[in-house]
Amino acid sequence: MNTLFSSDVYLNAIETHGYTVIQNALVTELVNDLITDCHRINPHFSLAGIGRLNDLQIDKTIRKDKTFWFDGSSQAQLTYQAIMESIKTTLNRNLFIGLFDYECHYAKYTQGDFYKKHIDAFKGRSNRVFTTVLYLNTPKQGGELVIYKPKSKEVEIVIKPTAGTLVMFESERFAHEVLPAVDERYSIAGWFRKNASISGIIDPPR
Ligand SMILES: O=C(O)CCC(=O)C(=O)O
Ligand SMILES: [Fe+2]
Repeated sequence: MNTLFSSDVYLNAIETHGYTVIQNALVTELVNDLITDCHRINPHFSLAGIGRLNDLQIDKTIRKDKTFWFDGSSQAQLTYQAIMESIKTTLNRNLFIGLFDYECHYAKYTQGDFYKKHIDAFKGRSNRVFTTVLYLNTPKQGGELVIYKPKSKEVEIVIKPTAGTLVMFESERFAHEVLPAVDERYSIAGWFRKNASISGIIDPPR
């Protein structure tokens, strides 16, 4: 097994609070393989956009991280995706929601990079149901994830990124932001999605 947590823990937290923070979610070896993979594809990281497909814009005042969408080119990526598939099945069985796929990318924040307060579910195409963030390293300073209370300016929780910590929250409910990084910060941000097919065309990933 590559995971170190039981589904009861996160199901309960998600049902009660809409989010969960699981420390040491994955075995260290897999976290190490994922960070090695990040270093392998390092030259291919690119400035992240906002919005989907044709709406995609790059706005450095909103976010400055660099991303790389999973392309299945390493065993570590495949293993991570398989773990997320099994979490998806568990969420569907227990919360009776029809999640149909999972998309994710590596993200790299270097000194000064941030992601201002935002909501992950896209306007008019709000098919992202759950956001997941797995941290791959433990920056000494900076890059905290701030999650706000639903429909409020009050902070719900501040999460200090630590290698192996997995955060999951309801995408439409929680605005959140990444405070400016001081040390380099690596993570995998991902989304469980519902099918938002419009006139018979299945909404493509990304
Ligand atoms: O890295 C994080 O802590 C959150 C990233 C995020 O909000 C996003 O990529 O949408
Ligand atoms: Fe986000």
